[in-house]
Amino acid sequence: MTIFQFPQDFRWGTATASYQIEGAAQEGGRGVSIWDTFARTPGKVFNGDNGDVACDSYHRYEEDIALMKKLGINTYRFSIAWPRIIPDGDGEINREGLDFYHRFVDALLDAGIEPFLTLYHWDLPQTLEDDGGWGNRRTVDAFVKYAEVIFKEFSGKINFWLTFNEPWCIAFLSNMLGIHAPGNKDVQTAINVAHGLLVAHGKAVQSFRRMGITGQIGIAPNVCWAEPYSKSAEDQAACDRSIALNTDWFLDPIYKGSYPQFLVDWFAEAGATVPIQDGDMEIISEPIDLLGINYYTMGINRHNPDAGVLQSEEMNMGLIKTDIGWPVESRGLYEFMHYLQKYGNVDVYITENGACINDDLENGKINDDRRISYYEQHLAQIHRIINDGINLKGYMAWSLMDNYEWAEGYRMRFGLVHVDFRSLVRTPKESFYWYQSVIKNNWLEIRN
Ligand SMILES: CCOCCOc1ccc(-c2cn(C[C@@H]3NC[C@@H](O)[C@H]3O)nn2)cc1
Repeated sequence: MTIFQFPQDFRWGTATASYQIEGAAQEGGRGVSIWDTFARTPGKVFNGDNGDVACDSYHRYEEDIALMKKLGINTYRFSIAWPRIIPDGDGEINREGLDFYHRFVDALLDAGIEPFLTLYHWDLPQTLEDDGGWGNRRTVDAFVKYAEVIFKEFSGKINFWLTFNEPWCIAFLSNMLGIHAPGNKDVQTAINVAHGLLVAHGKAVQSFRRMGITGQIGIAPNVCWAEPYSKSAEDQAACDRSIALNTDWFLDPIYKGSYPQFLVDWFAEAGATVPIQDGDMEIISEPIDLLGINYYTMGINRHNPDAGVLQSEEMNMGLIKTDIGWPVESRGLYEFMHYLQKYGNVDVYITENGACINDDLENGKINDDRRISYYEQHLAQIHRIINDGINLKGYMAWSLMDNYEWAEGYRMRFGLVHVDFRSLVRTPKESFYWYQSVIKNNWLEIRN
């Protein structure tokens, strides 16, 4: 038996997002989001699943918070649905939407749980997408207006703020690969979206500073760690491109005030350029306080001219996989956190990490041993990372409960709590009780 003790002030939490859990899609004055539209587009989402009901957390959030208290977390990451606050994107403010989130945040605080807010977790108001989305500066300005409304309303209640969740998914998964909403398949569009959201991020941080809002603000990129299939320079370069498009493409502008030139040149070869306007890079590089890092898996990649615009192909190495098909390899988290040090020893929170394990109820229990094993491996890496002196300050498991896993609908389950999507009954899984013990002890016991 090995015991890993965590720092006394280490934050333990879970994470969710508005569209994935709230439901009540036509209630409370909420407007239409791009995910409402995408989910109703035939062939885009498994089984045609949508977020109309989801986990019904809009109505059941007190039950969810009771589960969080039982779990023992001190931090809960969630997102606010922009379409609940400004239903048409940049027009009238919906007071009913603000009141809902005040009730929710107050209930979290009453439970002794620190709110950790994501302003944008993919549910863009459809009216803005109809007018060009993140590639149109109207959307950038609309985001700043929305962010300033939330800053003003929740300053003093919320102390941890993220502007965007997984900018690579927002830009490239959703606008180059077409797998997520709005489903574009165009590299220039994706680059325009990436730049627009970066400008929106920078302007929001400038507002945050100017308005004197409490707490710390940052952004949450998702990680794509990759190692070369062979020792060839070509395969290493293919890995460098994959890693950089998820990380450097966003963090270089923020921390260095410029895009990674090798990737700018690579996209130029493909006929795509970054639409930089005067002053943009200064805005984007407004200093931030923290980073959220979302890690799930890593790849072994090789150069392949036929493998999309990056020409980087992930190889199937026969590793154990989760039920969504992602290899279980915690080593990538350790390697990535050291890679991240090139931006300095910045405060980092793991804002998402978890396993898709689609176990079902058996005699009223879910014996998700594979999820426990995944968490054991990844928390052991977290301990190594902290021991190496890296400022890793907290960990939020994805996810508190099974929820709407985007294009996979409800078939892919990441929760510590099982949700029956017909009855909406919540049932803690064995991994819930395992995580509860880790939090209570503030240490990890590894079964040798
Ligand atoms: C066949 C080609 O495939 C290209 C990669 O396609 C994907 C799909 C999905 C993801 C993905 C999903 N998640 C989990 C979410 N993170 C945010 C939170 O909302 C979770 O639900 N992270 N990454 C990545 C890549």
